[in-house]
Amino acid sequence: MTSSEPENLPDQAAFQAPLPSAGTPDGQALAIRGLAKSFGAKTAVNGINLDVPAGSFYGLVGPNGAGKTTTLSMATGLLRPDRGQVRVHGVDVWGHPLQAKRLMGILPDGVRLFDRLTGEQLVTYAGLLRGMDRQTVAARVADLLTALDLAGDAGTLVVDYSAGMTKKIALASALIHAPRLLVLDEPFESVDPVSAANIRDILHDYVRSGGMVIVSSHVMDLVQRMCDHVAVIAQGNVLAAGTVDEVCGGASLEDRFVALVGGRNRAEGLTWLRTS
Ligand SMILES: Nc1ncnc2c1ncn2[C@@H]1O[C@H](COP(=O)(O)OP(=O)(O)OP(=O)(O)O)[C@@H](O)[C@H]1O
Repeated sequence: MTSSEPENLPDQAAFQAPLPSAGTPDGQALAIRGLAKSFGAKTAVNGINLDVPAGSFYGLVGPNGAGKTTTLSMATGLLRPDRGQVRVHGVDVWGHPLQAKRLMGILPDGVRLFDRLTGEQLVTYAGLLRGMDRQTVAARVADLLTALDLAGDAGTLVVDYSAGMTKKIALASALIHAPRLLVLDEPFESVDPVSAANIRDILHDYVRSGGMVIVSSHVMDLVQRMCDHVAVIAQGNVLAAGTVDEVCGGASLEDRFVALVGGRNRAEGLTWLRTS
């Protein structure tokens, strides 16, 4: 197996297949071929292939620095790849970025928001930017703020939001135009358990109604329970991809992840840290 050919793939040949052409009803919401990015001498993403089926709730896991954010940034048109192609519902992301972005809602990692706006203004701005009419935007903003438990802070400046509140208002901004594909980088980071459960409900409803979610997370248990597909990425390569059952093979995702990725360090070197 080469580093860019995942194991546990239902159909290995699919990864060798050419990128589906625009408009082809290929059943893939997101098709990535040979995607690569280096920063100087550092290869962040090493020519990966990934097929994300329509209607799936897809988890992307990997150790720190594995290339998850770089992959998602390239897949969503935020970062130009060195090479490779990405199609969203058949639309070439880098060939037709505006058309592709209309189909996507994106929650980037370390998102920089217009934080001198209130939460309500920020989500409203996101809706208007998408060309939606004011009445629809106002109704959806109210729905989203309520669903994400932010209605009481609608008038607070985003700069004064906590980390979890900021994550939630960014999520609301990603959802406002009802995209067909949601790409969420660490959506649950800093989010309290009740809000996380509410977000999960929203995402499951969204998938049930025909949407598709790709989510990166370090919380294996959450990914195993929430997602139906998963890809394990390390050092810019896909180590395994497929349904959660296929990838886990009867083990927990955490055990499978550690077995695939390795890297467990013994703490014996830190003798100076011992207090007795
Ligand atoms: N703008 C950049 N300039 C230089 N190196 C970068 C840049 N962005 C990412 N990298 C490097 O590329 C590699 C992959 O980073 P990336 O952020 O994609 O990993 P990740 O899997 O999202 O990590 P984490 O789980 O820690 O968020 C890392 O070695 C990182 O240092």
